[in-house]
Amino acid sequence: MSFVSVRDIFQSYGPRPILERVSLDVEEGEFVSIVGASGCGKSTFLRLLLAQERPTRGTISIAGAPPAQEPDRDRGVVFQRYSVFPHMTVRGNLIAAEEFGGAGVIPRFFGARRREAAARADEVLGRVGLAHVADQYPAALSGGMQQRLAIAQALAGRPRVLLLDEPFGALDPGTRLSMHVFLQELRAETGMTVFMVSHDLEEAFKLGDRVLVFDKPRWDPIEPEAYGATITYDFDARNGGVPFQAAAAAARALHEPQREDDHVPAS
Ligand SMILES: Nc1ncnc2c1ncn2[C@@H]1O[C@H](COP(=O)(O)OP(=O)(O)OP(=O)(O)O)[C@@H](O)[C@H]1O
Repeated sequence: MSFVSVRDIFQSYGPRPILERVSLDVEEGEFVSIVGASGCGKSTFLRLLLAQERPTRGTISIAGAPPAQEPDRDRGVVFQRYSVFPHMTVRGNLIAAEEFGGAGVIPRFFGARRREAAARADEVLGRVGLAHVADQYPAALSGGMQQRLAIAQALAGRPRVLLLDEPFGALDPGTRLSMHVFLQELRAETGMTVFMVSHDLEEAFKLGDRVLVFDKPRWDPIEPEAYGATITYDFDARNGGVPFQAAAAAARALHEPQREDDHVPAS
């Protein structure tokens, strides 16, 4: 079984279908970008992976088990505007994230445990290039630095899966580019499996191994909300953007026996 397995998911809010027949297999270490029209259910899909919601129908498994419902260290999450705790220092934010698996409230570690947590926080801050501001408060950081802190918080529990919902949407183009480099390095270093929702196609193809497009395969102009969205394309972004299905079909064709009349004799 694949590392992340999504089987025939349906999700409705009341009578309104949002997602329908979503199935997906993702190997450990893959970077999956998710794009699609506003409101088509991309964030809903991430919430299902996070087990913040249960699907109306269908099953999800991560590493062979359903995603845990309580906050859990296997999955880290970063939203477009992450609320870091303004009253805590950068280091304090990371310690809180470790104590509460990312859902932090008030630090609980004391004595030796706190010192150990502080040492781990400093290691993560070093990795994301924020060691020099460990004692400062978030208000003193730039947008890119705050977003790096948010990613560092998600990483504090050493998650196997990182879920990013438009993580760079609020950043200026220059900061965005440096965050791309940062995320690529981090990924190479940790081998994490990443799901990233983005509205920027270029970013989706640049960072992703695969680019999933969520869209409505059925559309009723009289009743636009009658049907939900599903994965309509699964592009292999590793291969210069050749659609995943086309690449799979080409691979199959290569293994099929050649017919006699396919052979063109050299003149
Ligand atoms: N808890 C909820 N109850 C009812 N409707 C909801 C709930 N959460 C989301 N929705 C609706 O489900 C639809 C899909 O929302 P979702 O946030 O998943 O879309 P999205 O593709 O991430 O959109 P965007 O790109 O604009 O962020 C939206 O129409 C939204 O209003």
